[in-house]
Amino acid sequence: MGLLTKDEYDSIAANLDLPTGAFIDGGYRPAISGQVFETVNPATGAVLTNIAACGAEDVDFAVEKAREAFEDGRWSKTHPSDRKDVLIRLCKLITRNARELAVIESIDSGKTIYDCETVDVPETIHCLKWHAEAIDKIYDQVSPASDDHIAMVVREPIGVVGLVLPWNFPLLMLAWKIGPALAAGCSVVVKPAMETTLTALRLAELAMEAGLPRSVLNILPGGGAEVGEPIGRHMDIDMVSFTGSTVTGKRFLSYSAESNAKEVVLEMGGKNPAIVMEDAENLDRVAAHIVNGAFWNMGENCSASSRLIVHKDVKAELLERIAHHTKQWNIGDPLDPETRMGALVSEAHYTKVCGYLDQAENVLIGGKTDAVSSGGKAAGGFVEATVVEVPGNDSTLAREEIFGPVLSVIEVSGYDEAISIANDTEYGLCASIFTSNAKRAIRAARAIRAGTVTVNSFGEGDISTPFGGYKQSGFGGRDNSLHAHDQYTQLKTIWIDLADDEDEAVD
Ligand SMILES: NC(=O)C1=CN([C@@H]2O[C@H](COP(=O)(O)OP(=O)(O)OC[C@H]3O[C@@H](n4cnc5c(N)ncnc54)[C@H](O)[C@@H]3O)[C@@H](O)[C@H]2O)C=CC1
Ligand code: BAL
Repeated sequence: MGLLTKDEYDSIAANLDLPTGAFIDGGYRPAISGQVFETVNPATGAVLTNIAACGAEDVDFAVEKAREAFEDGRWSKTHPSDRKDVLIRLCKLITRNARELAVIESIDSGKTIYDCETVDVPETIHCLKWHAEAIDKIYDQVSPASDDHIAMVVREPIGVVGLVLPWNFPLLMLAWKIGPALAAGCSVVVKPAMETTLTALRLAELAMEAGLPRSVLNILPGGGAEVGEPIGRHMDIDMVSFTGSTVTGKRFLSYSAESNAKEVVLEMGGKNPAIVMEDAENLDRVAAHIVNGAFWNMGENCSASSRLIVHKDVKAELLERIAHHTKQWNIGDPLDPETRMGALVSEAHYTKVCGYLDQAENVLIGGKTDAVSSGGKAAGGFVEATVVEVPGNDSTLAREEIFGPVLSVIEVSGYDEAISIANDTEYGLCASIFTSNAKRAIRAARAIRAGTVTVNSFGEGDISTPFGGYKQSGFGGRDNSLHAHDQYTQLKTIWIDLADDEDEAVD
């Protein structure tokens, strides 16, 4: 499916029928309190709609319904291939509604329509399909045992799960979590980020149309304190999977400890190094990867390459080429298919990123910002792809997750220094090394403490490879791949005594 023109996207956006309710027990409903919140297009300041603002009482209701669904087995006890069929039908419905979902995603988040059409929606479908296709091919185990017993090790769905989501990839992060959770047979209570609720609500409606039984997938819009915390503290939620900041992620450990010791999986922040050694081949290609890694999705990406650790011998040439590639990352109306950098997600986030730029002493490339306001209210803003030289790895711009299009450059003189700086961070999500020396590449991949290390490229792997972090980037499990399945299942041992009754008396 090719891209449309900007006018055509504008026309779709103008005629959308946006969801406004929470999606609980198989349908849209207002929050029990009756409260709503405004959702705004951060690229224009236009109010898109008012959405139900859920609270603890809505969480209680959704969990009660999700538990009912889990216990009566309408989904959890179905044959895996039946669950597969429903999820594949959902993928077909998402495909049929792909254009509408892409436009909603773009206007709700400031992401470019280009990315929504070419990455977010197709990857969402791919992810759901992958987990659907996998689920009827996963076998349980029989342990090695003597002749007089048999021990089975079986995986069971963990139960009712809470999924607390970020705003940077609203649909895709939903898919990363509901894909394996629903395939495993869990019932799910989702809290999307308040900034970007709309596509999750629409997807839940499509899931019902696909045949997902009611109450298995519930979407509760609302704030972190109002919905996220009650999910974290709920006594009848069996596990929580979270993606977002490290500060908020850690709170879920306290919530769990102070409630029912629910399992917690955290996918959190990153300050990801990209190392370029003096022997890196084809600096133009290296620059293209670095620029893509740093500025894709406006840098609103936990795996963004945000620290460039570059050998002094190639620094000047690399920066020249980075400057050239950065020109292709034009800022503009997110609904224009030519735009590669849209608006930052919210006024608060725009202000945060600008605050970091204010601290930059040596801006090498970019640095311009442009706030969006409408009707006297601040809404969001645009930030140019920006490269700053920092005095060293101790500077704030080298240590803190900016989550915007800002690349900090640190010069080094050798390999050991590069690795040491790469590891000198509280985070450990992703890293890249660019070198033509294969042994050095593998040594670096082993030495860097991060969940994903790419060699001569930037990337996150794909659906078949686990994604998650070391250190304060991750806790408790991995998204993607069959390892994601581990989050949403638990192991049970079934031990069966086969001894002949007459052979063995039991006291
Ligand atoms: N690793 C990642 O993918 C992401 C990282 N971030 C980082 O976090 C920074 C702040 O962005 P936020 O949207 O505020 O991230 P956040 O981590 O606070 O939000 C993520 C989710 O947690 C919920 N939440 C917030 N406070 C909560 C609480 N007290 N209890 C339970 N749930 C809560 C939010 O409503 C949202 O659904 C960003 O500037 C960025 O550095 C943000 C989004 C994604
Ligand atoms: N890049 C996918 C994971 C995240 O940014 O949260």
